[in-house]
Amino acid sequence: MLELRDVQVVFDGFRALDGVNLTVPEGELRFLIGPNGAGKTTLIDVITGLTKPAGGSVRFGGLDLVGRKEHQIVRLGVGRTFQTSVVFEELTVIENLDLAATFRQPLWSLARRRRGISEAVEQALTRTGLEDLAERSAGVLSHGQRQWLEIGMLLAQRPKLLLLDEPVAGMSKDERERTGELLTEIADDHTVIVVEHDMEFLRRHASTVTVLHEGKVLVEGSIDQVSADPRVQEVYLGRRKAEDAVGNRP
Ligand SMILES: Nc1ncnc2c1ncn2[C@@H]1O[C@H](COP(=O)(O)OP(=O)(O)OP(=O)(O)O)[C@@H](O)[C@H]1O
Repeated sequence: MLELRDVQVVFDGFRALDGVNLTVPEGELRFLIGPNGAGKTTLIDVITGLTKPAGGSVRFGGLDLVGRKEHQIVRLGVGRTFQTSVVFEELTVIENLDLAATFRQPLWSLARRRRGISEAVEQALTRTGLEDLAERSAGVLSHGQRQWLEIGMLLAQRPKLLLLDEPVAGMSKDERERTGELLTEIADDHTVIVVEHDMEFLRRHASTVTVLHEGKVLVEGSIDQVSADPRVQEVYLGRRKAEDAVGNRP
């Protein structure tokens, strides 16, 4: 279970997170939405140790994460994807997975390991449906397949909690559908937090949604509850009206 209490992040006097409380039970697939600048990426940065909060606590599996280094948090079972790709194009799909899998292991276990692929790599390959592409170089993958490989690389590290930043951005309709199914499957035995803007995707695949706005949790609930909430409509529609007004200027 992940538990954030009264988390504050301040950049040069600007409150990027302003008293965030968030509880994500084990095995939940939680979506995080909010307009640009709401603090979504900052929230992920705080959980993964990239940004140190000015106040509050972040607890995961009963341990306080604040003050731990990024690699220590990875070892505790917290994995994230970045908006920029970490795939090595000249390596094959399976080599990329294998490299990711060894990242978290201590040296002695690597020295003892026999040649051949590990169980974690095999499971990541099967789960992401990339078996037929295992020996192809990652450079030939489609955008969607590459995103699945990145999720697979995370899975190969055996995290308990996965933090995914806009995993369906730029995907085709079919790829989005497959990704929705994949995330639901992964949440069978992991806790998953997904930052996503695509409302159609949320309607199809989201169970619980947390809306961030100006560094605070605005609303939390099912996608229907959240999208019917006047505060959420104001944050999104208010922005759209403002953008339309700017767009319509002569
Ligand atoms: N390192 C930093 N230094 C100064 N300000 C920052 C820094 N990182 C983020 N911010 C500011 O904090 C606020 C929250 O940023 P954040 O990237 O978390 O928003 P977001 O919800 O992820 O937005 P987006 O949807 O655009 O990615 C923004 O106003 C941003 O400009």
